[in-house]
Amino acid sequence: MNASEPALALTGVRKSYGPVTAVRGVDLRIEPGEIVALLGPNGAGKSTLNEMILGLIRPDAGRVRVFGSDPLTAVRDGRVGAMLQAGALLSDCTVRELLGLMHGLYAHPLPLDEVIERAELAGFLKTRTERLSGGQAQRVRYALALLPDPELMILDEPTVAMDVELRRRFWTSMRDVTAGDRTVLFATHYLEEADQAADRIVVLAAGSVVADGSGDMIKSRVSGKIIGLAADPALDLELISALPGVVRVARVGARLELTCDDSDRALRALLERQPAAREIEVTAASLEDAFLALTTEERVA
Ligand SMILES: Nc1ncnc2c1ncn2[C@@H]1O[C@H](COP(=O)(O)OP(=O)(O)OP(=O)(O)O)[C@@H](O)[C@H]1O
Repeated sequence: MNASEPALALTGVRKSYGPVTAVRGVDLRIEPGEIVALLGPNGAGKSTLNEMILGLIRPDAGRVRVFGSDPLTAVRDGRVGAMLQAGALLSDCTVRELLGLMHGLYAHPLPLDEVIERAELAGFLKTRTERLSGGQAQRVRYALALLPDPELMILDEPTVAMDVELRRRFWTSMRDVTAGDRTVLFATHYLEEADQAADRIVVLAAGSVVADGSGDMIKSRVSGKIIGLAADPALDLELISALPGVVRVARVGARLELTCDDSDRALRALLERQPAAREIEVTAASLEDAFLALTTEERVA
């Protein structure tokens, strides 16, 4: 590998399924050792992007390079480990048998004991794969991704089906595993998790990158606040959406939430033009609010 070669380089990558454009012109460069979260709502194109990085599907246009080579070569050389959402585990065998089988396929695998310890599999090595709980199956998938001792790990929603405590331990293990030079790209719906576990967050919406930076940088994109108020039938929603300073309006139960980039201006205009507004509350935007505002803006555009 050339020392200056990025772990991952995507240039103008596009992919459509019939009339649906899943990924529309993505440019992304990830350096060795970076831990990057790929954040996006359902259907944003995260899995499609991951599948192209792994060489499982080919882009319609653009180029994907993994350590300077094509994805399949990088995967074949054991440089990439993957944990996919839909990855069914081989059935009719125990966890230990599955690990042993896969261990034999790689040229320079991590020692099995180390993988078992890191993925916390000791308690169910004799369990047949079809009997695993959702969280256990995720840990086995994680172990399989680690086995080749990969330089790049692609993890598609790795902590789905894990409870809060397991999720916390999973990220602790990931931090140990990546303490060296390993690069990680993980897709998640858990925004706080992205903020805590990643050095960098790439926000994907409708197949395009709409933000790329640290959690703080993403939050600062929506530096404003949320104005909450009772969803009174007398209110004119269209007018509220168009108020100056309002980025987005959402109904949450019996309340409306206005995401604002200028809450002072929005509040003044709201009181002036919608005197029926009541039970008004102004709160700071969370990372989740920032994410929703970013991805919604893109859809409206
Ligand atoms: N094999 C396929 N055939 C047809 N359409 C597909 C296929 N795979 C994905 N799509 C469509 O492409 C778009 C992007 O899907 P993708 O699964 O990549 O998004 P995602 O961000 O991973 O979503 P999720 O968070 O729900 O997993 C969606 O509109 C989806 O319906």
